[in-house]
Amino acid sequence: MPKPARPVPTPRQTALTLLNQVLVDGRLISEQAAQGALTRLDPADRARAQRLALDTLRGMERADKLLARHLKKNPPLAVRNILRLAVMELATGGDAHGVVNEAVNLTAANKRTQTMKGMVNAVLRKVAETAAQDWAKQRAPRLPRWLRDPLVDGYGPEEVARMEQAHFVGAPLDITAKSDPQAVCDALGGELLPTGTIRLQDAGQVSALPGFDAGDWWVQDAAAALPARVLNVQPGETVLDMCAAPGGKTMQLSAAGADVTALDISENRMARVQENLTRTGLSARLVTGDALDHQGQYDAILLDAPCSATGTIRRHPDLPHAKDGAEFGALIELQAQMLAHALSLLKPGGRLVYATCSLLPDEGECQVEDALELYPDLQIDRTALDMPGVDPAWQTEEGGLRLLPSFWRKQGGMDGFYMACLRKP
Ligand SMILES: C[S@@+](CC[C@H](N)C(=O)[O-])C[C@H]1O[C@@H](n2cnc3c(N)ncnc32)[C@H](O)[C@@H]1O
Repeated sequence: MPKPARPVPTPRQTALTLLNQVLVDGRLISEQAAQGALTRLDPADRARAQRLALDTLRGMERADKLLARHLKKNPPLAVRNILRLAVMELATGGDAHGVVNEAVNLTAANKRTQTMKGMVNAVLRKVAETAAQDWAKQRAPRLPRWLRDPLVDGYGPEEVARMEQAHFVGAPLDITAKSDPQAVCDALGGELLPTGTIRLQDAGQVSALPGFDAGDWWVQDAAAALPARVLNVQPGETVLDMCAAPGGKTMQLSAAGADVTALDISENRMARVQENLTRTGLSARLVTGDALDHQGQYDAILLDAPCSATGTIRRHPDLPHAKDGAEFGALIELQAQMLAHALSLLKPGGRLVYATCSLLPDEGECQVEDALELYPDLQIDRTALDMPGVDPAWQTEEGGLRLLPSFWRKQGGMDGFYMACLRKP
């Protein structure tokens, strides 16, 4: 007899698996998704599972505070995660009966946790009575100490609290148009931001939006769209996009008419660059390999270096829970090596934009300060940062641009980013 097919997991079961892997194994949700964690679900359930896991991680500190009032002792992590997911749902408008039932079923489904289903039921019923009010009274969840401490050193406690508020609120959907931002904005019914990005507050399924199939635009955070604008490439210029995948900035450079070489070390991620170029009808020469081995001479280089990605926590609230900062030292070293190599690939008179989606000055301001000290002929180009919508107050002492998630609060924030334009004499 053939084995009966395994039932497809529900979005809540899947969300729980995602949560457990983030909190036990330190695996990011994007990594889990890339390795097939969501493939058995249909697109709507996939989106719901991810949303449930991300919202639980965003509000975990609040959920733990609400639970602490009713728990005599801390249950094992697997049960705590069932409770956290349910508390988040109860506090944010979930149907109490359905949420509690499903949490009890999830607890009962596992031999190791089934004896705790009575406790889960009792605790959640108590939490449900005042969940929404209790939730709303809590502060925005704090970043873990390993990340909070260096940010407080760099920006002060008030700015960090504003960043934490922005992380808790999450992010809208930002879009870059291939050619005519106003036309794309009108077609999508969004808001055209002063830097040219189109912002949608409640987007739904991205691939179903007008102009997606036609390749008129791509998803790209407003801050992430700025490094390519700072580089300001001209038609026909030879440009190296040195860490290109998944290709948001490659598409900007190609749409501006440059002769683009897009390089990335990851074959899988490079496939995404190709997919994106095909959909948008744009072109670039694709090279899969280590940036440190690449040779050539270019008019302009964009180095969007691998980094801690701490500027993207609004969209990836799993990051502070999955990471502990241990690998950041190696990343900082790699960034310095890449910057040195990139400078050697620049023609005389050429320019380079160094960028990272990091909040940590060590990955931004300090890298550029070090480069300016190491190569005294190198010039920093502050005028490259004069762009519509970019506040001159965001410029840094050494001549770069520092963007934080707490900026543009009323419009819905932006990712944390750093960028600077360097010129070779
Ligand atoms: C911040 S992401 C780039 C995002 C991309 N610029 C965009 O806008 O879509 C950093 C990229 O660096 C790549 N990378 C990491 N180490 C590398 C290396 N030694 N050589 C080339 N690429 C590398 C990663 O695979 C990753 O795709």
